[in-house]
Amino acid sequence: MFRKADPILEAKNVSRVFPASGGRRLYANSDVNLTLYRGRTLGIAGESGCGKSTMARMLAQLDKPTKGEIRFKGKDITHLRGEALRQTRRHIQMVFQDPAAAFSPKMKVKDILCEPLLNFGIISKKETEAAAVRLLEMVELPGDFSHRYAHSMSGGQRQRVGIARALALEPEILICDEATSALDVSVQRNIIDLLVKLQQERNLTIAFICHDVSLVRSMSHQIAIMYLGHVVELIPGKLVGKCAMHPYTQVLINAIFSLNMDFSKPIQSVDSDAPSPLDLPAGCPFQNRCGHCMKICRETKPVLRETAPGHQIACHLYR
Ligand SMILES: Nc1ncnc2c1ncn2[C@@H]1O[C@H](COP(=O)(O)OP(=O)(O)OP(=O)(O)O)[C@@H](O)[C@H]1O
Repeated sequence: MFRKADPILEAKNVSRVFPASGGRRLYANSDVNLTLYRGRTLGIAGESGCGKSTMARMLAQLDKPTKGEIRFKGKDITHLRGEALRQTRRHIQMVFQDPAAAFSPKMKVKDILCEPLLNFGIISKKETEAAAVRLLEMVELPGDFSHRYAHSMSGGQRQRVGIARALALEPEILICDEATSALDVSVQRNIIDLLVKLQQERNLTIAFICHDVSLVRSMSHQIAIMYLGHVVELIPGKLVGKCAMHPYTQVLINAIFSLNMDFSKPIQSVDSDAPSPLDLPAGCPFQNRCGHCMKICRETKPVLRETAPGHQIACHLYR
């Protein structure tokens, strides 16, 4: 069962529109509602181009919605600027896919890690060595890495440094955008184990954005499935292979879990945590659980309807 904690970061009816060729408008996100709960992980999955990174950037205050609100601990932070924005951002930090691209090749790890601490006046120059060693220990790297440069570390080690830098200011929220996607499978596992450990130690709230549902599932308390800029289903993490209802979610899952799960059976409760089957009205596109529904998704705005605690599904008839 997915148990809600305090909401800490919320996207409310958020849309992000970009100008496209021929004077058209591209809706990267359309009326998205998402809630991050304190100490929990929200996974965000979906195919390339569905709007995950755009959403991540808005949650991390690196981009502004065209419409809608971002709320942090209940306060609207959508339009913050200047010092107020800087102070809020320190609580919401981001880990990117390729930390090497974000690190200056001329900076030692020590300087990379301590830059945010110096910027906020939390430590003095004299204290950087000790602070760097402490941060390296937190991500299980030896202290002498503080004198290395980004190019002299493996991808996994660089990502550990990326996580340590993101956690330097002791944020409450970590937004991980494809943070493990560039790594080997075994290294991905290590980084996920590290994130889970840090979450438990610090009651950290995490948004884990990834195109790979199986990876998202391995660490998420709840998973939002995005399709063409919309959230089409929100599922308790461990139930994603068992009770996903939206046809698009099933397409994503079938691509991954086809070896050990039987999706030919009708969708129904498979354990005590699973929601009851939907009681869908006649004519609802989800009665016909097939690819046709996706066409409908392109043309209409899905509205999420709660079917069980932590489980919502987009239904086009509920507006
Ligand atoms: N700055 C921008 N200007 C114009 N269009 C953009 C911009 N940023 C993103 N887009 C478009 O918005 C849509 C969503 O992009 P986004 O990067 O959020 O998708 P994504 O799900 O994160 O994809 P990926 O997994 O490949 O990173 C895409 O069609 C993309 O081309």
